[in-house]
Amino acid sequence: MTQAILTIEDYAKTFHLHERNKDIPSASGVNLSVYPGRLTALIGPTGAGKSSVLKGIYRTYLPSSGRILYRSKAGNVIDLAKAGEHQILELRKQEIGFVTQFLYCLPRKSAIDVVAEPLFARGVDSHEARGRAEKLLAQLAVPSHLWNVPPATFSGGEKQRVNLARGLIAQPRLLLLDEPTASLDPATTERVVEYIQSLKETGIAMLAIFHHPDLVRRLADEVVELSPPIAVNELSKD
Ligand SMILES: Nc1ncnc2c1ncn2[C@@H]1O[C@H](COP(=O)(O)OP(=O)(O)OP(=O)(O)O)[C@@H](O)[C@H]1O
Repeated sequence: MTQAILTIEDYAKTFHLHERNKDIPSASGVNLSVYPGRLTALIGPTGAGKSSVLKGIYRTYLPSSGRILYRSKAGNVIDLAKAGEHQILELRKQEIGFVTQFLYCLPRKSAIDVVAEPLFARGVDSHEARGRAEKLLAQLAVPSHLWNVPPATFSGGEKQRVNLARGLIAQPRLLLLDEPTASLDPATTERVVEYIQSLKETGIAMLAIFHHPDLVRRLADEVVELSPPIAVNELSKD
């Protein structure tokens, strides 16, 4: 098999609630690999720490321990758990994409510009960027009368498709997907499944959270199951 683009070794994240002097473990003992052109599915019960793993990789959360080894386009191995902020921001701009569960965007920005944003950030010409955004919105079945409207008033499924389009447009080397088909109807889910399959053919490495076993069966090349972490306070009760 080809070399992994991402290898996580013994990742853990614990939140410390200062006001209550309490530790909340959100993930622990996580080991996994993600390969170019393949999809690793992250599964497990609610609260097992699946989103916390993706957020640790994207560095929304600073990991508490473990290594997150990312092989960059330039061929360097970078420990994302330790990399500096500037390097992380550069990797987000150029190489690592994250489709979160919810769409966060400025209130007055049109759907096209929200989707084209990652291309603007990479310096792509605005006409070309908007053209690519339109193509992707059409592919994901977002009705064209919505393209120039800010997504704030869109339905949950429409917002999610805009979010997906934004995450996919720059074709990152590593794509993190947090339940990409939640709140989509069956026909749109099918389009997204086909799109993810086509992304594999372009060599993108994906780490995705899915709740539906059928999606795992259809899309995953590797499956990693997480169990809820046990709080140290709980252990010390025995
Ligand atoms: N910012 C935070 N502060 C405190 N606790 C957090 C924070 N983020 C996550 N947690 C806790 O970490 C645990 C794991 O949460 P996480 O969202 O990663 O689980 P998940 O497996 O993705 O769950 P789900 O399938 O329900 O989305 C939960 O108990 C959650 O309350």
